[in-house]
Amino acid sequence: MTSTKPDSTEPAGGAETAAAIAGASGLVVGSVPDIRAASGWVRQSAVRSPFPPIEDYAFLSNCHTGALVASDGSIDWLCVPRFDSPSIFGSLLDREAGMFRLGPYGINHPTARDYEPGTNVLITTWRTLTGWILVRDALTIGPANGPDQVTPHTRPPYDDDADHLFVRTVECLEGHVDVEMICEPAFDYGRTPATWTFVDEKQHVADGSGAGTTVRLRSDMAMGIEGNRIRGRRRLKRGQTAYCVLSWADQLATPASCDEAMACIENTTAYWRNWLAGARIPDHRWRDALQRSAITVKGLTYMPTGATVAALTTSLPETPHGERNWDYRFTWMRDSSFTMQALHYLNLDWEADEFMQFVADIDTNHDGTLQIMYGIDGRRDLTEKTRDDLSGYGGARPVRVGNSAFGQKQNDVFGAVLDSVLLHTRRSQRMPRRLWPIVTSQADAAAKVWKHPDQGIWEARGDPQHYVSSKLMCWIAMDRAARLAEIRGHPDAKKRWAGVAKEIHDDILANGVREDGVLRQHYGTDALDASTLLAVLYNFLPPSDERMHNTVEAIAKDLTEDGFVLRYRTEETDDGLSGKEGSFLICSFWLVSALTATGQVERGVEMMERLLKVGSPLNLFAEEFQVRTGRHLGNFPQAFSHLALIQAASRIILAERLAEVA
Ligand SMILES: OC[C@H]1O[C@H](O[C@H]2O[C@H](CO)[C@@H](O)[C@H](O)[C@H]2O)[C@H](O)[C@@H](O)[C@@H]1O
Repeated sequence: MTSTKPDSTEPAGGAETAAAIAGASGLVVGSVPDIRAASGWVRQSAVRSPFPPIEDYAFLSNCHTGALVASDGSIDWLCVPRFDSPSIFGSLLDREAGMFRLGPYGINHPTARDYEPGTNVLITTWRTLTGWILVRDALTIGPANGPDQVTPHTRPPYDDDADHLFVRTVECLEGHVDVEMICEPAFDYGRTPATWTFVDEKQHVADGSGAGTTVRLRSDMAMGIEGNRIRGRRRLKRGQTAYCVLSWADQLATPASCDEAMACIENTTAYWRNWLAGARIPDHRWRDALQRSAITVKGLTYMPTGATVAALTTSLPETPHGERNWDYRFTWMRDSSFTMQALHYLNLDWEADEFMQFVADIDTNHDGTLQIMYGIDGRRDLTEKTRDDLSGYGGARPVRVGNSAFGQKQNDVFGAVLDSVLLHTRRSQRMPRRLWPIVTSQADAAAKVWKHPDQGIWEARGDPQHYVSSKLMCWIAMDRAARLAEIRGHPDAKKRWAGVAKEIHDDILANGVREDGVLRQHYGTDALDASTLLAVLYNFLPPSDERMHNTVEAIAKDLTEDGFVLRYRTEETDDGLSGKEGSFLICSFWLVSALTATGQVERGVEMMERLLKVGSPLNLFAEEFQVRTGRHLGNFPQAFSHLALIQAASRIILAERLAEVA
C-alpha cells in the first residue's frame, strides 16, 4: 500500500531517540521526542521489527468479533461487527492498513501486561520517567443492567449482550504521564482510509466513515483530526483517569464519561468471571493455562449462532514469508467438534448445546451431507480471494479472504460430527429429535464414502489419498451412529452401522499399518502423519496394543523437531504447497495425550511442561511453533492448539488423580 507514514525502518526520532529506545533495561523511558517523532508514530523506530512477533499480541473478544493488541498499545487487528467482517484495523497484515494506539507518549514498551484474572480484559502497566499509568482494554460484553444482574452458575440470560464497543481506560497511578491516542481506521482490509467528521467537537465525539461503515470515537482527551486519523493527548496526574471508546453499535451508542466507560469494563469483568465460574477447572499448577485456554476458546465462539471460528485471523503465515496463509475465520465441523469435546472436559456443556443447535440448523448438501466448513452464520459459499494490495504479515503473501477448502471432500467430518452428537447426548441425557436426521444422513454418507480417497484432515491441496485418519474417523462415525441408534431404539440401523464400523476397522488394520506395526499416513505411503495419534485418543485399539505403542514411539522419534511434533514431513508429503512448516501445536498436545493414554504419564508431563513454556507471555498459542527461532507461526490464537491443551492437561490430571487413589 502507499505509505503515508515515515519509512518504518528509519528511526523516527533520529539516532538519539533510537538509542534511548534501545535502553539497556528494555524499558523505554524518557526519549526526548523531536519534531519528527512527534509527527510520526512511536512504533517507527529502528529497533523493532515493524511486525511484532505473533506471540506478542493479546487477544480480546466480545464473542461477536475479536481484536489483537500489540504490546506497544496498538490494536492491530479488528474486524467489525463480526469475526469474518473486513478489518478496520489491519496493521497485522500491512502496516498501513489501520491501527488504534493508546499509551504514554513516546514510549512503546510496557512494564507489564496481563489479563485481569479470570477475564478477557487486558491490563497494561506503563512506567515513564515521570510516572506510572495503567491501561484497561476490553471488547465489552455483559448484561445491559450491569454486573448486579450476574448470578454465578446460572446460564447467562445475557448471552448475546455484546456492546459492540472497544473501551480503553487509563488511570495515572503515580506522578504524571502524557498520554496519547491515535485512531486510524482503514476500512475494507485497509483499502479505504477513514474520513472523519466531528459530531460534537466540545464533547470530543467524531465519526469515521469509509466503505459503507461508520465508527464513532468518543474520549475525554482533547482530540484533533489529522487527515485519516484522530490524535488525542492529555497529561494525567496521579489519581486522574481518561478514556476513549470506539463504537460500531446501532445508533453508535458510546459511554459518555470515564465512569460509564469503567462501568462497561466492570460489567465485562463480571461477565467473564461468571462464565468461568461455570467451568470445572482442576486445582492444579496448570490452572492458569487451562483458564486462559477456556476463555480463549469461548472468545472464538460467535454467540448469535454458537459456531466457533478456527482462529481469529487470516493469513498469519505457517511458513515465514511463504504462501501457507489461510483464512481461519470460519467454522470447521472438525475443529468445532474437537472444541466441544474440550469444553465438555471442563464441564462447559452449554457451549456444546449451542453448537448442536448450529449443526441442527445447517443447510446441508442435496444428499443430506454436511460441508466440511461453513461461515459463522451458516453461510455455505466461502469463495477464496487474494488481497494483493496488502503486504502480508512480514511480507507473507498472498493474503487470503475466504477459504477454498469449503468445497473439499474430507471424510473425517462425519466422525467428528457424530462423535459430538453422541458426547452431547450422553452429557445432556437427551438427543433433540431434530438431530436424528443429521445422524442418519451422516452415517449413511460415511458408510458410502469411507472407501474413497479424500483430502484428509490437513486439507492437502494435492491429489486425494486413502488417509488413515479419514478412515479412522469414518469408523468413529459408524461406531457413534450405531450407539446413537441403540439409544433411540433403532436395532436395524444399529446392526447395519456396527457392521460397517467393523469393516472399516478391518480395512485399516489390513492396509493402514506398516510392516513395523506403525500406522501410516495413507495407504500408498510409509510416511508418518501425526493425525494417526487420533487412533490412540479414540481407542481404535486398546492402549496396550503394540501397534498403538509403535505409532506413538515412531511419531515421538521420527516426526519431531526437538520434541515438538510436525503434522507430517513436507519433504515426504506432497500437499500441493511450497515451504517448510513449523511444528504443529495440536499434534504436540496430541502426543502428550497419547503418551498419557498409553501409560507414559511422566513423559507426558515432561512434554506438557515444555509446551506450556512456549506459550505466549499471556498463555496464548498460535497454530505452530518454530523450534529454531522460538517464534509462533500461523493464525492466532488458534482454537485447535488451545483445545488440545485442555484435552492433554485434563488427561494428565485425571491420570495423576487416579494414581493417587490407587
Ligand atoms: O495446510 C493446508 C490447509 O491449511 C488450513 O487447514 C488447516 O486449518 C484448518 C482450520 O483449523 C484445519 O481444520 C485443518 O485441519 C488444517 O490443515 C487451510 O484452512 C486450508 O485451506 C489449507 O488447505
